[in-house]
Amino acid sequence: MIQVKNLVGGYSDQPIIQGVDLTIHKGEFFGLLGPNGSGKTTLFKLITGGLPKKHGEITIDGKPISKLSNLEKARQMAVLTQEAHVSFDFTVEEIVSLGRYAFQKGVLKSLSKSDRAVIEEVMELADVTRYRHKQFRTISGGEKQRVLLAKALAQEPQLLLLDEPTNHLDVKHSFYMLDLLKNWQRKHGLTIFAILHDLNVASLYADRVALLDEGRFQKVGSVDVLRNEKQLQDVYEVEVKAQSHPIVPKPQLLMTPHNEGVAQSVDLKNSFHIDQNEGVIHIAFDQPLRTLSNSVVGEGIQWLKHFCNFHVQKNYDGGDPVDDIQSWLRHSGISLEQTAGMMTAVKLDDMVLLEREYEGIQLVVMVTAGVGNAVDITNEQRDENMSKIGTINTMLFVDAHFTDGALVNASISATEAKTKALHDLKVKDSYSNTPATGTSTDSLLIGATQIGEKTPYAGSGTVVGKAIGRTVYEATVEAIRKYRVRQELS
Ligand SMILES: Nc1ncnc2c1ncn2[C@@H]1O[C@H](COP(=O)(O)OP(=O)(O)OP(=O)(O)O)[C@@H](O)[C@H]1O
Repeated sequence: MIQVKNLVGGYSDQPIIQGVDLTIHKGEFFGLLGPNGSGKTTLFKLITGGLPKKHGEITIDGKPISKLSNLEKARQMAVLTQEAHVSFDFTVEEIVSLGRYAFQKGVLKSLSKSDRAVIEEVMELADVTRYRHKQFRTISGGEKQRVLLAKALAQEPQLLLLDEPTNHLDVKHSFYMLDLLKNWQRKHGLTIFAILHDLNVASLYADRVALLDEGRFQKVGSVDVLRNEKQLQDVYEVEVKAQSHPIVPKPQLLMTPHNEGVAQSVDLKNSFHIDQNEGVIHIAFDQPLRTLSNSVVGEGIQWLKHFCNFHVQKNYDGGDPVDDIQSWLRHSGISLEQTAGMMTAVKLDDMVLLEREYEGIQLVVMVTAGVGNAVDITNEQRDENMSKIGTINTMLFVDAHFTDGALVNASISATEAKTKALHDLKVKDSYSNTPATGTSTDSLLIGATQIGEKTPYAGSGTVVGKAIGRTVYEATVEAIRKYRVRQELS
């Protein structure tokens, strides 16, 4: 659709755009990224002809853009810029109608029936119909932005150039506008070339992106370009962490503020307190820990301060565990947003809490264990009638700075240690009579202080992995022994 070859240009003899090559395909949403002053608007102006180029070629559908008349250009492309001033007293509807200008015929140009139908459609789409009779100058910045988009769409362009289209828009209207553009792109084969400042929005909506820095493209490609943390850091001079969106297979970026005064070490043993009664074990840390868990609430990767293990009756029907834990938390006055919550039918008095230190690494482990529902994971037959007390809940707190991979490593180390404990205590799957590897409802939480040097590994080949293995093993053995004693007494 658009082809740019070796484009050079700017405002003086010192060009801003310094040799740009670019191909934008028909029907794609292309995002132009780059820091302030990198030349994005200048590149737009060169492409639309608002600024004469010094060198290079710009063609649209193979035709040099400089050869297109203004009317031809208006039928091909619409531009929505930050500089769209409307100085006269026009109503919203009149502004949108201006978008049909290139289609009106005759000397005394007037709107045809089909022009009116297009105007109605785009006003409806941009959600501005209700302001149609208002003076443009009296509406808000965000409303103006939507009116100008409606005007651009009224042009029914092949190509839409947008300079920061969601500027002024709140979250709802930003996503509304982007969804609208995406739908229009799919329905009408519209080609979109948009300057976007929000890298996360670019990742979600653009098909391809280019990263402009000092008038040159650093990178052109799929939005996976945004996974290159080093390059983004160099261009934007901000510490960036690339993550994956949890629902859409696209990268999302997290910026890290420059934090001076962050603690360099923490005394783990003295940075929490524990409240325990018949109903709950509540471990509260002074500072949030980065956690990975399959807790009933607070699952996944989180930053949390409160860790609760709730007691349920042996015949708990498991109706709505999330709801139950949330209402217990509310009742106990513990923050829902900062808590990981597990449940167990094991007597909470039988909890084992160990504090250990290995080669300067401090660990705290809490285990409650019941093995009535112990299961051999490799045995495909299952006992559907699980009514006995049988859950091993493990919470492991470490003074370490784990990468996400190390969090997974740590959970493997803890799981292997638990399985070794079951093996040494000869716990069997009562259904298959083979050695049990766990129970059917075990929960595990790893919480790390994230202080000190980053640790990428926490497996059995590392000091921290070994420390996790030994402490979890010791706590699990002790908790199962306590459970067995209670079973024998009852
Ligand atoms: N009209 C102008 N006359 C002279 N220099 C200009 C003019 N407009 C912009 N520049 C300069 O050109 C460079 C690139 O500006 P441009 O507006 O293209 O950047 P941008 O990437 O769009 O930035 P932003 O993200 O801040 O909008 C800047 O150094 C700017 O000062």
